Amino acid sequence: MSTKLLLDKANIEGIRFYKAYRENGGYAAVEKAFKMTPTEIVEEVKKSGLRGRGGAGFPTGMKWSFLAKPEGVPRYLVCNADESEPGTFKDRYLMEFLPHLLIEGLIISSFALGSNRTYIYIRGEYAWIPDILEHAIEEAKQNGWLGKNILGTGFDCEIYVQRGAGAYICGEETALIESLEGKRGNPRIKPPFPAIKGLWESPTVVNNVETLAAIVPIFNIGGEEYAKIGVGKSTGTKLISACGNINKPGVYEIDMTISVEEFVYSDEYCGGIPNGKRLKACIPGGSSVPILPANLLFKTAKGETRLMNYESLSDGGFATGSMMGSGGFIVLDEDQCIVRHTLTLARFYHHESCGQCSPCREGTGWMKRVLYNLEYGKGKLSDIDLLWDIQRRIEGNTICPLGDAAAWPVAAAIRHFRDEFEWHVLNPEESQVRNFGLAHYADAREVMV
Ligand SMILES: NC(=O)c1ccc[n+]([C@@H]2O[C@H](COP(=O)([O-])OP(=O)(O)OC[C@H]3O[C@@H](n4cnc5c(N)ncnc54)[C@H](O)[C@@H]3O)[C@@H](O)[C@H]2O)c1
Ligand SMILES: Cc1cc2nc3c(=O)[nH]c(=O)nc-3n(C[C@H](O)[C@H](O)[C@H](O)COP(=O)(O)O)c2cc1C
Ligand code: SF4
Repeated sequence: MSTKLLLDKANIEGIRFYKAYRENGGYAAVEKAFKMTPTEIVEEVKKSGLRGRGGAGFPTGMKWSFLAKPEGVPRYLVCNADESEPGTFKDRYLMEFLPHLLIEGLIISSFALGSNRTYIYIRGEYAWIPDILEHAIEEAKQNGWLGKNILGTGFDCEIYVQRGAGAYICGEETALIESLEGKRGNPRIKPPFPAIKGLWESPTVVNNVETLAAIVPIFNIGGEEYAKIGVGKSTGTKLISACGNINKPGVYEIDMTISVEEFVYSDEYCGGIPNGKRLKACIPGGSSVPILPANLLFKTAKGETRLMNYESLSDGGFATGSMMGSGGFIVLDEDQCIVRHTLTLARFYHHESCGQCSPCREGTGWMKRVLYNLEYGKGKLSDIDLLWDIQRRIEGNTICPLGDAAAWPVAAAIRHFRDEFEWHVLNPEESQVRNFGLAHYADAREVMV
């Protein structure tokens, strides 16, 4: 059994509401933290080893300690609830079922960072969740956890919920900030990082929903205890949203010592692959991380057991490894076509590119068109090399990592499944018959040659 720090109370009746949350130990972490100074809180978070759960895994305490504190300038905390990475739905679960856990984490974090106005920026498609959050905020306010002079500390804090309008790029922190300021969500060049110059040019910390929720157990059990859970630099617990060809899709809390094999096959988690099918591949960290073929999923290239944590999932670099990313775990069985799957992702990234950088704006469209041709049995063998060349020219040459996110899945698919790309070229008729479903893609006809 895995340790549960975030979802331990998820099944308690009425836990979405203040009464049940408080009766079950809720807001005790705020009481504890408010006896400390903001600097002590930051130190406690550093001790916990918590890494950002939005995908990049940057150490949270370190980021907080980078927050600039110029005299007379407000500081902001922004909760990134944009969660648009295909395969990722863990933040939705937290906000929908445990809203007070997030609010409690936000209050402690706002106090530590000196943010009197804290924002939750939530993806537009989560249309029913802002009401849940606003209700929880109102309850917290009525019970004295928000508003003026919280717990007599002299600290004032309000939390506002801002709805996004459905753009994936607005999850990138600087695009999010632009959008929050009322502008088009175009990413800014970093540095300066938001911790120096963020919302309305003020120092700003942007953290993921799960990161901020994890602040609560850190103060309930203490940073050192939190750091003892897990292994190496993968401390604490991690939420994984599992989907695809598995028997039990859902959101699971793991301590990061379990093996990938256990996660896929044990009944406590994914429960194996339906209909006795074989596992073909898996994207372990959301659509933007490299796909891993079955032979590299359970064992690293060195033959070691692959574990569900930051270090182990990335072991081998991009040649034979992948990334923990946002924790969106997508499983593909033997019936899935890798070329079609890669095309689906390419369409997504092309659609979501903000268009500021040529390699991303043009490259994602090229990749999509070449992949259409390959998948539809109209490609040439040289198209596979062309595809490789395009992705290589995108990676590292753009303002934000959306370009990399579009390039990496294509690179990994070619690297591990080149034979499948070649099959489409060498079997054009079969490829076309198999793909009658492409008619569903509204943009398919315009790109076929
Ligand atoms: N959760 C989702 O839905 C989703 C969607 C798409 C992508 N992602 C993830 O986003 C990740 C990329 O995010 P990113 O571009 O923000 O990564 P990044 O490495 O640039 O930054 C990560 C965090 O650390 C901070 N940071 C890094 N260096 C810093 C410094 N020197 N000083 C102060 N702060 C610093 C950044 O401000 C940011 O908050 C990818 O790994 C991907 O997994 C997540
Ligand atoms: C294209 C793109 C989309 C992103 N979308 C999200 C998102 O939806 N949610 C999120 O928390 N981080 C997202 N990120 C990462 C954020 O920029 C940032 O790293 C994160 O919010 C920091 O929080 P953390 O340190 O708690 O992980 C995205 C990054 C990129 C490049
Ligand atoms: S990489 Fe793509 S999404 Fe990011 S700024 Fe450039 S064009 Fe926009």
